[in-house]
Amino acid sequence: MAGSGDESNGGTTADHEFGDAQFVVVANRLPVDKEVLPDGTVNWKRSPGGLVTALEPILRSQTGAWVGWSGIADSDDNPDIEGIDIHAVPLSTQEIAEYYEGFSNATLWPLYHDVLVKPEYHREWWNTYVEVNRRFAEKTATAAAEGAIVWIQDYQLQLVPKMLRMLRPDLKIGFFLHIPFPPVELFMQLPWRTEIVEGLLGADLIGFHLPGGAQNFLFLARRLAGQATSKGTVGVRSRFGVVQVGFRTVRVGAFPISIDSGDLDAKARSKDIRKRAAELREELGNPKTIMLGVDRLDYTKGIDVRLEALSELLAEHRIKPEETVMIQLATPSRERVDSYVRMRAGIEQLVGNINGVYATVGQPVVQYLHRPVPRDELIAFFVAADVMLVTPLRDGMNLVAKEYVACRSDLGGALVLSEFTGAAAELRSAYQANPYDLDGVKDAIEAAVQQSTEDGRKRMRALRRQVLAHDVATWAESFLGTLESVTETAADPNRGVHLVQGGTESSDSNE
Ligand SMILES: O=P(O)(O)OC[C@H]1O[C@H](O[C@H]2O[C@H](CO)[C@@H](O)[C@H](O)[C@H]2O)[C@H](O)[C@@H](O)[C@@H]1O
Ligand SMILES: Cc1cn([C@@H]2O[C@H](COP(=O)(O)OP(=O)(O)O)[C@@H](O)[C@H]2O)c(=O)[nH]c1=O
Repeated sequence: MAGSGDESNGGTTADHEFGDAQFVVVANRLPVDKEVLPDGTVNWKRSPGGLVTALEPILRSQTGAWVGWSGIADSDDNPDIEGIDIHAVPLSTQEIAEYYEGFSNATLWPLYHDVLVKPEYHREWWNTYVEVNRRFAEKTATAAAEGAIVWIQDYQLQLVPKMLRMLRPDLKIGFFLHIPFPPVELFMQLPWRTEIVEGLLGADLIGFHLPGGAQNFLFLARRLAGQATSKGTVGVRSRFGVVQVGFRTVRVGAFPISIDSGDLDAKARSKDIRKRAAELREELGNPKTIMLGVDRLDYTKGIDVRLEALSELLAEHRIKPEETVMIQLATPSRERVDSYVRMRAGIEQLVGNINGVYATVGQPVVQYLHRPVPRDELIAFFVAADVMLVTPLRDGMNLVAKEYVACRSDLGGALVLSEFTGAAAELRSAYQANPYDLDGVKDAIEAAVQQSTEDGRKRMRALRRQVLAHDVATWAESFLGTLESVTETAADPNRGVHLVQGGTESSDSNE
């Protein structure tokens, strides 16, 4: 066992035990969630969200360790997962309330997503966030072998890079943020803004989905941490920014995440999935148009936007209720956070209103499932859907949009996509719309419903070219390749980058 002191499993540095994992992923969640059934039996099920979708195949292909939380209180069970050495970090009920539901999901999540709901700032939540981040850093320090690569994930763990570096200076540390990194004006609200920026600067490489996030961070590193940073624009998987932290050079880059597109493409072509897709269509009464939404039930996802658009299109007779079915699959998410409770009630009311006006007996217009849908069933839904509705008000990437495209080898279907997803930067041939412009969203949906076969095929071909060429392996290889190339030698290619001297926190100017 890592950190056990067993000679065959690692060893010790001067003041620290270390483990035997050469590659360690550190994420708030483990890839599986623990569930204790009423009869006491334990069940491990896939964790929600795109982070796990993306990282699970990477870790299976590399063999390494995964440090994370099991999703329930006070559990330090390490489930058996082939090819992945699990290191559970137990959290108490209070830590779940203050670190996960509180600071992570009622402070940072809304702050980083355009303040869609008001972030709450509580000192006790912050203190617990610091404490839990320390625990993750300590657990990682005991799992990682000497000189290992450690890849820390997401906003829940932004202090871990610095804490881990202090424990284990021998490690190569990468950090990736899966959600948007906000503009300076919003980030400056955070009472602990300097601590967060300094925490991230403990990494050797900091990755964002988009160049804009990387540039926001570079500006803040200069302003809040007073470090010298590069000035040029950051590219996609290229032209990395740098922050000079003493003798260390921290790289900052944009690495848009993706999916295992080849695997999904193959599954969607299989006979079983095609059969199931045809059955779904049949079960829905063979409507002319099946629309589909697939989301965690989160206020960032704009589920209300698409329902309101549908409602107005029906009222204006631009869409016929007898020809249309909309399926909304909504995985339960963060159900003890107030804003999520309120949002769920609002969505369910909208669904009820639409069906109240437009449904006939046995034929609802909107079919809403508030539960996770198994992977194969989801793929069948993607194959069956004529119009995929992805309308977030803000989203780091949105893997669902890419998954839909990967499943459409028949070149059928149409993707309606919010401009404010990370995916919009790559999926240019989608029907893109500004989710704050309801008329624009309605026009995009109507155009998608009415597209000609020829136009649809042309768009889908272009979308597929992008998604199949840039898969999750591209993402991981570009990030990890950059991290592995980090050397502090005179031959460092970034040595020549023009650096701008940092200011202080009290500086007023934006440049
Ligand atoms: O762990 P939860 O609180 O249940 O939330 C699930 C995950 O949601 C977020 O996903 C993000 O990552 C995706 C992959 O990069 C990206 O496509 C999406 O836009 C993001 O919202 C969150 O960032 C993860 O940490 C959570 O595990
Ligand atoms: C509703 C639903 C979704 N999934 C899978 O979850 C992820 C969602 O990833 P995305 O990047 O779009 O967004 P978040 O990370 O949640 O913010 C995607 O891989 C879906 O296929 C699922 O497996 N089952 C479900 O019911």
